[in-house]
Amino acid sequence: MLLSKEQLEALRGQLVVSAQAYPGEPMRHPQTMAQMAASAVIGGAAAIRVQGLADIQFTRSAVEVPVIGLFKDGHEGVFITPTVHHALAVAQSGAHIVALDGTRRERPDGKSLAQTIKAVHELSGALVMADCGSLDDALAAAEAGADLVGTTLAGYTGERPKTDGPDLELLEQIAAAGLECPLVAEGRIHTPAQARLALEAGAFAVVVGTAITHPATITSWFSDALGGGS
Ligand SMILES: CC(=O)N[C@H](C=O)[C@@H](O)[C@H](O)[C@H](O)COP(=O)(O)O
Repeated sequence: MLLSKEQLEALRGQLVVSAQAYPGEPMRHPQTMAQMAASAVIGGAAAIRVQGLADIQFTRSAVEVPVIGLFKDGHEGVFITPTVHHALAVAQSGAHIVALDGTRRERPDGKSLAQTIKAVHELSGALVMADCGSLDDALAAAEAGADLVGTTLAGYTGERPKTDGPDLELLEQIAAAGLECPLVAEGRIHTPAQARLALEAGAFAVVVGTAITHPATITSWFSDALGGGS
């Protein structure tokens, strides 16, 4: 699926909503995630990020906005769209943008990030969002040809502390590097004020997941505030 430069540019300053349910959870169903995505669009989401091939297909049918797709395989090491095979499957499922691990770690198929991005570009025409965990990741991913870099993995790879909210310091660092490609803030953005701060730190667009689309976690925030019900 092709996304024009104008369509990508239209995401500047906008909210992207990530709709994901995790293995074993009651809401883990492609139609449920597509309905969640459509609801987010009504609220102002300019794009949707969604996990899993069926979820990508259902979400494409449910919304008009660009879809960022990913394919999680496992939950340790390189697990976000880890190989060329996964990346092409995401593109074939209809994602306009393929989100994939954009770290400097070795990939399970032995391909470099640059080779992976090239394969997506040449074989599908989709754009690539590199999910990074540090400034060095972002610099390398931009060099490798990523169309967007995200801070998705900051706090999850050992290179950055897991901040309570968004890693604003990292956003500022990457923004100061003046990359050619857009910088997407993602990870632990839990309030509208934090989303605003992420933009002010230099993000091109802001992805919010849990705080909008994961009721179990949102409920626990309230429940914990009341003493956990115990
Ligand atoms: C680290 C990892 O696996 N992140 C995943 C990437 O797609 C999702 O589990 C997150 O929900 C997403 O990045 C949005 O972040 P948050 O839910 O914190 O707003």
